Amino acid sequence: MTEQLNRLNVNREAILGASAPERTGIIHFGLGNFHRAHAAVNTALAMAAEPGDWGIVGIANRSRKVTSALEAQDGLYSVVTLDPEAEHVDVVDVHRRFLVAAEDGPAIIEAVADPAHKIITLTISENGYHLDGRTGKLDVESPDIKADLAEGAEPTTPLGQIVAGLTARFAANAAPMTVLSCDNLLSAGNTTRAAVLQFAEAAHSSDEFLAWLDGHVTFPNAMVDRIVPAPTEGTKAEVEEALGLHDEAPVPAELFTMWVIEDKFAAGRPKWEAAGAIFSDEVEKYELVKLRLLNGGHSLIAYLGGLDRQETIPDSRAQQFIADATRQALEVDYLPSIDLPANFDPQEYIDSLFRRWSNTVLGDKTSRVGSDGSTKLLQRVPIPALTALAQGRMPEQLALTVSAWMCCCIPPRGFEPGPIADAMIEPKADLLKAATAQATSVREHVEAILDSGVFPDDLVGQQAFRDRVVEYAEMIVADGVREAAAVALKRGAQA
Ligand SMILES: NC(=O)c1ccc[n+]([C@@H]2O[C@H](COP(=O)([O-])OP(=O)(O)OC[C@H]3O[C@@H](n4cnc5c(N)ncnc54)[C@H](O)[C@@H]3O)[C@@H](O)[C@H]2O)c1
Ligand SMILES: O=P(O)(O)OC[C@@H](O)[C@@H](O)[C@H](O)[C@H](O)CO
Repeated sequence: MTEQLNRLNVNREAILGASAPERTGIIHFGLGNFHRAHAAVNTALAMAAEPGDWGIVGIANRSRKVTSALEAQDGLYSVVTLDPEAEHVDVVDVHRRFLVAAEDGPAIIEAVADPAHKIITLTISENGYHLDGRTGKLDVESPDIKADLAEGAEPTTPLGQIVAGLTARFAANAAPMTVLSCDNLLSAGNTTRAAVLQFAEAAHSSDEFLAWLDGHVTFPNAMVDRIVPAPTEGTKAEVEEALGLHDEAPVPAELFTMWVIEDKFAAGRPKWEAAGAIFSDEVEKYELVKLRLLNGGHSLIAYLGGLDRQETIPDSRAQQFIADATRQALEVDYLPSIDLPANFDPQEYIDSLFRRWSNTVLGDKTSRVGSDGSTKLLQRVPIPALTALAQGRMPEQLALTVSAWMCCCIPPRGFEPGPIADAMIEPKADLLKAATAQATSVREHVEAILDSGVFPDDLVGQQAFRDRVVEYAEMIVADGVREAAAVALKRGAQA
């Protein structure tokens, strides 16, 4: 891509991160689409404003598909901004080295130990943290974590490699470091810190190392936001048309972008504020607003849309019954559970979400948003549901969200949710299929899922909520998703 850019005489100053140095200061785990359109873009822009040694080492999890494509393009790739009123293509130049977690363990550990590296960023999906649905703590029984903890094992999970790398760093130079989660997690920094500490304790780390970790490695909370769908052949065609060159690893993204970060960096950071990032003491409030209103609403749109055979989020959101259910979910079930940031206008935010979800040019897929449901809903549903129940109110739309997820991703026997739901990936599918194998009715099926450990016991123990989830699943199976949503809407309006 570099040669092609030179041949085309594209102005290199126009490349985001044109002033990025050869030296790397950031290690990124999870070289997926979101990182490439969010933190990487922010880092490139930050360095254009204030040069610094903040090149990125990008780590993919298992596949060499993205790393090979990027290596062949000298780390360059395009971000295609898709907005009804503003479409443009930027080339990003900030990655300097690529590794694959499943194959390059020793090099990754060496990179984490290297004091030149000051920040680890993560977009490994909610699933990559291996949290136990019941307790919210690291699930040391999950097969990947168990394998990493085995005597003499070479770790392959991000948590295992981070702990091994930090252990080597402590021994070699004890230079401070920051671990910054950019995933859609509740209190992302605190949650990551707890998982890293729990892994280190389970790995029998020394007290000296644990004390150093506690005092010298920081885990800022952060709220991340930009809708980034998976690229398609159409994304490559957009680049061909705009730049006249072939990019094997472009990323599509909406125009909107937001990053609110707690300014708690142990060893410095890029000037991300120059790229528009906000440093704030109210990060956890922003996280809740985003996780519950945007992501919680998104999940409901995806599961109702999946059952209604709508291929994209804008097509789903355009169905009146889905728009009505989603607005009620946000206003009645989610909003009362959030302590809002100062000067924050929730109605304006909700209206902006409906505009973003209507982006037909972006065409985000229903199946992308509906994938990984068990790990995503855990971050979004339980606390608001428990808050409503404690106030004596049934969170109708949250119960409907859970029922619709089950019907899409672990459908009761004999129920065909259709091709859109079939395309949703459920990481706990095997466990949940085994849990429901003996079920002879929709009630037994739903209860087996609720009792399988995907949600906390305090929610699962609420009989009225259990009954509602069963009831909506029975309605979806017997009468269809539109009928179930109509009943939930009517009940929610009476609350
Ligand atoms: N795409 C978005 O719109 C968006 C917006 C905000 C936040 N996010 C966050 O970013 C995450 C990734 O989204 P994406 O669009 O990049 O998805 P993606 O599918 O393109 O990438 C997911 C990345 O996570 C890695 N991963 C998945 N499971 C893992 C595991 N068990 N262990 C280690 N690594 C694992 C994958 O290898 C890949 O690098 C989301 O789950 C979310 O937390 C995404
Ligand atoms: O990325 P996930 O898997 O946590 O959730 C799916 C979508 O809700 C999410 O990707 C949004 O597009 C994103 O969070 C917007 O910032």
